[in-house]
This record gives sequence, structure tokens and C-alpha cells, in this order.
Amino acid sequence: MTEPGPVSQEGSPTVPTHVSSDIPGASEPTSSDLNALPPVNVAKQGTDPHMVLLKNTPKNYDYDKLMTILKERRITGVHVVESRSGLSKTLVCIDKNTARSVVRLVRRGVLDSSRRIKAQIRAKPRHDKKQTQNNEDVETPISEQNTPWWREPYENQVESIHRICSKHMNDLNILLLRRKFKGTKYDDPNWLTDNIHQINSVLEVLLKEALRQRYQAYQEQNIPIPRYMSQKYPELLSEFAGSNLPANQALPESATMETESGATAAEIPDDPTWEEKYQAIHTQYPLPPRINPPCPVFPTVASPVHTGYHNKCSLTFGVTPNGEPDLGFKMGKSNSGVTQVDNTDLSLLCCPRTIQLVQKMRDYVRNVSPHPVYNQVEQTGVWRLFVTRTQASGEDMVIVQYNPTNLSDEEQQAIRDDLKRLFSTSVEGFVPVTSLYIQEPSDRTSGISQNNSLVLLDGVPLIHETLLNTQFQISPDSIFPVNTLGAERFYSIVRDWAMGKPSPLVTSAKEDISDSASPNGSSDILLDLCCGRGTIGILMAKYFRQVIGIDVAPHAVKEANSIATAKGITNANFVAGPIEKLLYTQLQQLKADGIITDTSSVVAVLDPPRNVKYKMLMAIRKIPAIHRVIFVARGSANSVQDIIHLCRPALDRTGECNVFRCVQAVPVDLTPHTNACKFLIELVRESPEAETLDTSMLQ
Ligand SMILES: C[S@@+](CC[C@H](N)C(=O)[O-])C[C@H]1O[C@@H](n2cnc3c(N)ncnc32)[C@H](O)[C@@H]1O
Repeated sequence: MTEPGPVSQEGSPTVPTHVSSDIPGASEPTSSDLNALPPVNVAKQGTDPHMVLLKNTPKNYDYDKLMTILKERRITGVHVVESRSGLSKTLVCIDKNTARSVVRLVRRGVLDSSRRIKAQIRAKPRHDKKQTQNNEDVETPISEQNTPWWREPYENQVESIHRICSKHMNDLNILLLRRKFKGTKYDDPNWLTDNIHQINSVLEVLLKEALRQRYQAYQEQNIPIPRYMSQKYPELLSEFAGSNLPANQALPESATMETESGATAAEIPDDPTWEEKYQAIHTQYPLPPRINPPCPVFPTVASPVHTGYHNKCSLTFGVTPNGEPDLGFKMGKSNSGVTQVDNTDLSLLCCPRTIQLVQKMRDYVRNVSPHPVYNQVEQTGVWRLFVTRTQASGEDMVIVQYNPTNLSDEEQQAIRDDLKRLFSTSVEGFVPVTSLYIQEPSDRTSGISQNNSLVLLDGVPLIHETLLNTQFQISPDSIFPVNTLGAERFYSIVRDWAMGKPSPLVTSAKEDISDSASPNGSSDILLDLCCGRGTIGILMAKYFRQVIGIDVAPHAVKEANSIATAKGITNANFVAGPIEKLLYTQLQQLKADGIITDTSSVVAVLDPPRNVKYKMLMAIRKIPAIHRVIFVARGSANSVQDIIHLCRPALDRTGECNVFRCVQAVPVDLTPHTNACKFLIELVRESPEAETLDTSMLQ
């Protein structure tokens, strides 16, 4: 199977020089193509693969033919796996429904009229993989687990991220095409993957031809070239003008016509008949349909720091392979009996200050403390978790979690005294930490949580960090971006895109991210959806008339509101609850209050959790006032494909609004040496005409 083609800098697929117009007769996918099914089946995400075991198959059973039959019946997501001995074969299906369809067909005797073949469904066991993985975890160095790309030069890493994200956008495009071609024979991921360039090439040729005809008509009727043509297709225009067609005058700069629908008489003085002439030409030579080409995917915005960028490190107490007490990253899952930790490669993620704090704690646990480290399997021992927060502001925090069970009051007091001496006293040039906490958890949770009592042992209760000139307070359980300098780049792009401006970081990769956007009293409304503690809304409140943040977590919303109040922000309000329930009523309220008017434009920044809900996306889609969305995806296929619910064509149901179209995308790397990234995608609401696609030309 051919890869969805390379995405050029501008993001549109590179059009091959050889143009074939024989789409309907394009080669059918082979069974080996089907075996390499691309991960684009969004409807079936999250379901387990299922195996269909075939018994009593004759020796010459033609699996290739079976695959072709399945394909003809639009059953995709199936591939044949041969046993190691080569004696039997199994059909692995993408989900249970596919497996059922396969079984029905086989039982009906599609290939073997004797109906001797028996087909049975087995869910593919997942636990085997998990078990193997856990065993492997203990073997694999922590650098490979946490920072699998550490061997690659950083320039290669950012290129890989860009390549992966571009591929996801191409797969999204194929999904969208499938929706558009639903019910036709082109509703097939393999066919589309193989032929997408041909489709694009054909449309390119048709577009060029229509533009040429329009150009000729403008010439013949002696009317100026409309600006849509001179701005959008300057190369074509000079080609037309330079070849057999005489050059024509473009519209004067003062004319404001931008759309292909023609200029109004008011916009272009002198000749009121131009409008009619344009309309007539455009009706006679319509442009071919757009098939949502992938939007530009700009090169990855790199993290300014490549090592030691994690401002929060959670390290577990455990043992080294030699059995010595230590603290580091856990080597596997404790529920599978793993107690080993590794800290050999801390410097990739943790800054020198964190390493200094870890060193102090390790020396103490090994050489001074009478207590053993906690064993999560047996739930015995004392030392559990060591968390550091080291901010770019220079302030830092240490939180030590230990198990108080079986410790006398005196022993607990001794621990507290020791920790104070360790981290809050300046001995031998050591700078005391800004804030020192302990936590004695009453349950088995391993992280630092609000449910467990946190006690401030020394220093100040909160530390501070500045993001884009705005100071935030950080408590022990605050959720805050782990890479402050990288996050500044990320939020500055979100800000610029939300304001409808190009971001200097994206367009020209400038280093300068100073607060270039000036407060403009914009009349726009910003929706900070999945706002968490409101970082986006708070950072951007000064650029919008009103900010509404919604998050399902009440404590995060409470924090967002108190930060806003503390900062004197009066035009931001954060509400707790699910977006799918609150969004509509919140906007209705703004309308009732006169804050949203018919001319207001509403932009939403959606920073969803890993499992974004379909209902959440539909709520956004169904509110026409939301005209732009900045979607914060991750660099995974699933995350990008979530936006299909915003982009797919409308269903034949009332209440569906026009779809969104991706206009630009950029990966932002906040976690060097890992394959994770933030992937920002800007979507705008399509005009109603853009939604219709004349598929007849491809039948
Ligand atoms: C990635 S975090 C958001 C981070 C935040 N935007 C920031 O910049 O710090 C995802 C958030 O989505 C929220 N969330 C999950 N499901 C939700 C829903 N149905 N409605 C509203 N918020 C939801 C979670 O509570 C979580 O705070």
C-alpha cells in the first residue's frame, strides 16, 4: 500500500506530475493491501480485535479470494494471520461486529458450498501482551521507557514529530473522504489511500481548466480579473497571461471583492453590469468541488530546552537491581510485583537542582534513616514518593510521601525533623527549598492527591511561576505544564490563533514570544473548553471581551475563578460541569445578557482529555455562533481523528450545522526525547455551499 503522500510545507499533498483521469477504473486493492489496513477506522476505535478461527478448511482454501469477497461487501479491517507452523490460518478482525459479519459469510458458504467450514469467534487475549510488557519493563532501561527517542539528535526528533502529525492529517482526510463517498464504491480506506493523489490531481486539473475558461471569459467581456483569482492563483494567472491569452487588468487595490461570487456594484465603481457578468461567468464555469485537502501542517515548534525540562518529577522509593534502597522512576507496574526503580538517566528529564535534591534524599534513606522503603506489593515499609517542583522562577518545592502505619509519634516527629534538616537548612552551600511538604496517605493511592492530608513542614505554602508575563501560584497538587519554556511557546500560538492572527513562532519560527499581541478591546468571545484551572482563559482574557471556561472538575474550576479574581480579571467566568450539558445554556445566557450579539464571533479553544467525548464535539458543532475552534490534539492518530465529528458532512437530521474545516495545524514539542507532543489544529466553520460535494463525477 502506498503511503499517503508527502505533505509539502504548505500542507497540501504533493501532486504527482503524471496525472491520470481514470479514477473509476483505478486498480483494485489486493489482499496484501488489505492486510496492511491503515489505522483510520474511527467508528471502531476502542473496541477489541477479535479472531475468527476457521476449522475444516480444505488445503486449497483461497484466502485471497475470501478477502476480495469481504472487500466487495465492504467488510474491511480483516487480515489473515498464518500460524507459526503454517498449517492453519486465522482471520483477525478489527472488532466484534466485523468478526460476526465474517462468520456469517463463511457459514453461508461463500467460498465452500459444502459448508463444511466452521467459523468461531475468539476475543483476542490482551492480558498476554500486558504481562509480557510488564516483564519487559523491568528489563528495559528507564531511558528507553520514558524517553525512547533519546539517542536521536533533537533536530531528527522534531522532524519525526512533524512527519507523524502530517500522516495523521492525511489519514483524517481519507476518513473524511470516506464519509463524503459513503454509499459509493469509493468508501474504502485502501482505495482512497492508494488513489488520493489521483483524486487530488484530477480535481487540480479540473480546477485549472475552469479557471482558464473563466479567465478567457473575463478577457472576452473586458472586465477586470477578480481578486480571488489574482490572490489565490497567481501562478496560474501569469501562466494564462503569458501563454495564448492576453494579459488583463487585475482589480484595483481599493476594490474589496474577495469571493468568487462576484463583486457588488458598490465595491467596483463605474460599471454596475460587472456584477451580473461575473455571476454569469461563474455559473457557466463552476469550480470543481473541494475535497478537504489536508490543511498546512507547519514544521514542529521545538522546545527551547531539550534536557532537564521537567519542572515536576515524581520519583518512587524502591530498590536497585542489587536490592539497595533508592528512589527513581518505577521500572514496571507495582500491581505486577515490580519494586525496582532506576535513576541512571535522570538528567534527560530532571534539572540539576532536582538531581541534587534526589541525591540528598537517597543518601539519607541509604545511610541515615532507620526505616525501609515502602513495598507497594506487600504494603510495608515507610518511604513512598518523592516529588520535586523546580520552577523557572527559581522557586522550588519538595513533597515527601511516607507511610505512617506502624510508626510511633516519636518516630514520625524524628522523620519530620530529619526532613527539615535535610531540605530547609543551608549547610555546605545548599540552598534551602522554598516550600517543604510531607504527606501521610491514608490509602493506597501513589500520587500526590488532595484527598490525602498535605502538611507544610517548612517554607511558604505556594510557589510561583510566570507564563507569558502572567504569574501563577503553584500548590503541591496543582496541574501545571511540566515544561514552562515550551508551554510559553504553546500558549503563545494558541493566543495568536485564537485572536485570528498568524503566530510568529509558526510562520517564521522567530524566538520572540513576547507579548506582541496588543490588547485591542476585541469584541470576540473566547470559550476555554476543558479549561482545567483556566490557564488559557486567564492568559487570554485581556484580548477578548468575555471569556467563559468550562470544565467538569469542580476543584479546578474553583481554582480558575480564584486565580482570575486574584488577578483582577473581571471578564472571565469559569463554570463547573460537562461541556455537553453547559455549553448551550452558557451561550444563551451571554446572549440574554447582551454580551453576545448577532455580529459577535465566538472562538473556542478545546483542550480535551485523552478520551474526548463525542457529545462534547457535537455540542460545539451544533452551536453556529462558534465559528472557529482551536483544537489541542496529541500526536496520536486517535486524537487527531476525534475531530472527524466536527468536520464530517452533516447527517440528514435537523439541528445539524455546517461543518468545520481544518485550516492550519502545527505540532508543538513540550516533551523532548518522547514521541508525545501537542498538536494544534485550527478549524473554521464552512460556508453552507462548501458542504456539498458532487460525487457523481467520481461514480
Ligand atoms: C488536558 S486537560 C485541560 C488542561 C487545561 N486546558 C490547561 O491548559 O491547563 C483536560 C480537562 O478536560 C476536563 N474534562 C474532561 N471531560 C470533560 C467534559 N465532558 N466536560 C468538561 N470538561 C471535561 C478535565 O477535567 C481536564 O481538566
